[in-house]
Amino acid sequence: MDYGCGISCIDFSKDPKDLIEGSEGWKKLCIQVREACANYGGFRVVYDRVPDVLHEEMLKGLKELFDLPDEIKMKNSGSVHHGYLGKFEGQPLYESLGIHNAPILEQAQDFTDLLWPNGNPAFCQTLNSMSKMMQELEGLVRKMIFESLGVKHYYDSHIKDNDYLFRVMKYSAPFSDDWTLGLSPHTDQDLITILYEDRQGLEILSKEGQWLQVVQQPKTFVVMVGKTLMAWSNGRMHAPKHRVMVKGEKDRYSYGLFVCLKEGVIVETPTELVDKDHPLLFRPFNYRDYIQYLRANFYLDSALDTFAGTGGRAV
Ligand SMILES: O=C(O)CCC(=O)C(=O)O
Ligand SMILES: [Fe+2]
Repeated sequence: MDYGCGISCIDFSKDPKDLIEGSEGWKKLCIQVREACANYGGFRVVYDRVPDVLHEEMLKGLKELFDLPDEIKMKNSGSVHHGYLGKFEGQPLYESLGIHNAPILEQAQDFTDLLWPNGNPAFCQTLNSMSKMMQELEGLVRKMIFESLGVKHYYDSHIKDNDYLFRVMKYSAPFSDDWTLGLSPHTDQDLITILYEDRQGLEILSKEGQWLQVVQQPKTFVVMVGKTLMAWSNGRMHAPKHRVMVKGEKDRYSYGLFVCLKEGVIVETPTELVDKDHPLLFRPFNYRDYIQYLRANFYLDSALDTFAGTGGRAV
């Protein structure tokens, strides 16, 4: 299904059999997912395994979380992407907090214990359950991509090398009827991002250079390819530039699971994905070194090209 914005909506909930590996439905989904990720770098997915009430609890918890005083939110000060970000010059409406490995209960609890004097067991449970379900959805998507690329035997080793960052976001209402910048254009650096947004605002840059509005739909997630998967897949999967635009009088909330790699993992394109029509685009690189390089280079979108790009030369 296409909402006239170019980005397809793929239904994982039509028939439970579709999510059984090897079924006819599964094979069709694999192709749709791969094509969407190759052409646009992502898609919207209907996924009804996450109950509506869990989204409602998340949004209720997020309002309470972002209403905490700034000095409390700033206690969550891990490394750049795991800590509190917000109220930057140029994008004053954006604020976010990162929870490292939220699908592990103790990690979610460390976060809620840090911000509330008596913890917040209910919200901790919600964060943990939601991030686990998003982790499951990402696992399905990645399996479909690998199967469709003919490299599914890499799946198990790939999954065990993952680190998960769950990031919660608030965009304060701009009180303007014009679309206003919420989050600057960027490309995610991870493998895959799974996003839930409570209202319209996400835009993806097409390969033709047009900003496409991703139409918001309740009970669905957005799946987006990050630079690391783009590199690993030898450019078969496209990592799109995207941004958030907001308008009106209501705050916008979103949450995303960013699937990253553990420190020290080497990103190496499988030989199956390199041939004379697809020369190797990136030399093998250490994910930790790349993240350090990114930080030193202000998260420049072209950082991976200078860090590990082959520049089209045979390596
Ligand atoms: O809030 C959103 O919809 C997108 C957020 C995003 O792109 C990011 O945090 O990398
Ligand atoms: Fe992003």
